[in-house]
Amino acid sequence: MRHHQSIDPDADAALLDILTGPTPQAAAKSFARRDAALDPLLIAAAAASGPHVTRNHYHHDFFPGVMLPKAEGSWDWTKWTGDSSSRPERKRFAYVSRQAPRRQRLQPSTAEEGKENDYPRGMDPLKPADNLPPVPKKRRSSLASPINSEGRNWSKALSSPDSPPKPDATPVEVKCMARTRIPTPHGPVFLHLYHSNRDAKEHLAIVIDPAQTSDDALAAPPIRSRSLDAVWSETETEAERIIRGAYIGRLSPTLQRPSNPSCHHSASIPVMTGVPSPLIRIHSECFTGETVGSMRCDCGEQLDEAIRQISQPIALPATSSRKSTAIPGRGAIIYLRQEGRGIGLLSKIRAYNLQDMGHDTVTANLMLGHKADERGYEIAGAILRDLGLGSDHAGLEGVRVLTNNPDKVEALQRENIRVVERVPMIPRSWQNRKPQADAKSLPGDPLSYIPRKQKEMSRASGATLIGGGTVYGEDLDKYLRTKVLRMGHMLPLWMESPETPLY
Ligand SMILES: Nc1nc2c(ncn2[C@@H]2O[C@H](COP(=O)(O)OP(=O)(O)OP(=O)(O)O)[C@@H](O)[C@H]2O)c(=O)[nH]1
Repeated sequence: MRHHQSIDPDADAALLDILTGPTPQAAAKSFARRDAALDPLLIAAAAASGPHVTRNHYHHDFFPGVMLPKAEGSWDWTKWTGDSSSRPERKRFAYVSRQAPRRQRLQPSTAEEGKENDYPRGMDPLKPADNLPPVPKKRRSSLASPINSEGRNWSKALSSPDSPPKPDATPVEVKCMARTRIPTPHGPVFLHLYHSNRDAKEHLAIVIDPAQTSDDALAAPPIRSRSLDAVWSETETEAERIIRGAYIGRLSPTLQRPSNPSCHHSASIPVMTGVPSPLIRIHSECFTGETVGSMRCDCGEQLDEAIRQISQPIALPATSSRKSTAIPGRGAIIYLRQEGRGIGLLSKIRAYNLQDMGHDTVTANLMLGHKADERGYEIAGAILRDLGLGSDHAGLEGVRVLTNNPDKVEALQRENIRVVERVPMIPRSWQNRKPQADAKSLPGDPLSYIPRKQKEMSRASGATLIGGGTVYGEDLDKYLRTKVLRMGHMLPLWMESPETPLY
């Protein structure tokens, strides 16, 4: 702005308010007299700005003024001839945010949503700049008092009340978007990537069924995804199907056989006598345990152990029509993206700090306003059904589940997945210890599942966690004990020191 001697800055400001303020008529009445000319360029610029544009922003342009095509709201001022009668009604430019209101962004709408690394369906994953956790849920468990020895109420300090998550009535649907072969130290697996209508995460199924890649007769129907083998559109080409993983056998530069919706999971492949139900595991994501190699938990080891156990050849006893034989291992790991027992990585990291301050994993969750466990298994149920596992389909009799966690077995049964057996997972670091004198014998947990021989327990370490050996650490031991003592995991407790090896 050019200033002349006689200019009254307050009068200039008043004029600009009239030009750019929300109620020009009302303001005009109180317009003070001014004695100097305003810069015409300034007047033009101010007049071209919207009513919500203040004098501090007069030369800016705001969405949708110039950022959108004219059809969507901008008006081409370059075409204005100066004849105000031909001028169209002025578009009211407003500050328009592409984000949903903050209140809505922070509102968890289902049990699956509302974690800080998740976002509601149909909404951009825009996060508040401070990356605050979602409003914590009300504590519903009476497992622990969140008041520490200094009488400090952490629950109050770290959380605020909120209404409980609403259950989502929509049936869960999943679709396998792609599948590929991954060679592992335990043998080949097929990695399946799933999308669901429940959340925006990429859940996975690690299918172990190497018989599919050989030309030998199958002892049982292959474990294949119905949604992957389905035809997705009339125009889908064979190449597109093969690239997304809808093929049979193993791909090679010279061999590519596309699958079709019916060819590979029909009742036409009978189950050979004596083939046990597929062995499965429902595993929840643990970035720290699986990627960083954290020894605060047993998650990395469990993932490795599950792949190893499912990959073991299955011995079939002799029958009147055949000699004893062995078939390749078969089963699947459903890998759910529910980090930190569903509270998300950010909260888990905070929980670890509370754990370093002396609290156990359950109390730390409660102190942060979370439940001890916030996971759901509806998506796992839907993925198992998509893979034809756990139903009486094709003569298969349910699944055997690798877990110590009773909640998982119950959740699968609620999903109408037929669980015929729970197979315990003994932590490797506990396998060569003596059971504690007061360890309760757990009905239905024959220890015959524990590898009997020392050499089976200490394999050579692999380059990564998968294929790695046994690790032991104080934090890990504490975590394992808490799982048994506070979360009801079905494991016998073991002595502190590895005195007499069991095996
Ligand atoms: N909040 C929290 N989560 C943890 C902690 N340690 C591990 N986890 C999470 O616990 C979950 C472990 O889940 P799973 O591997 O499915 O196993 P599980 O529920 O322990 O039951 P099992 O089937 O018997 O192994 C993962 O999501 C880990 O990220 C912890 O200290 N705090």
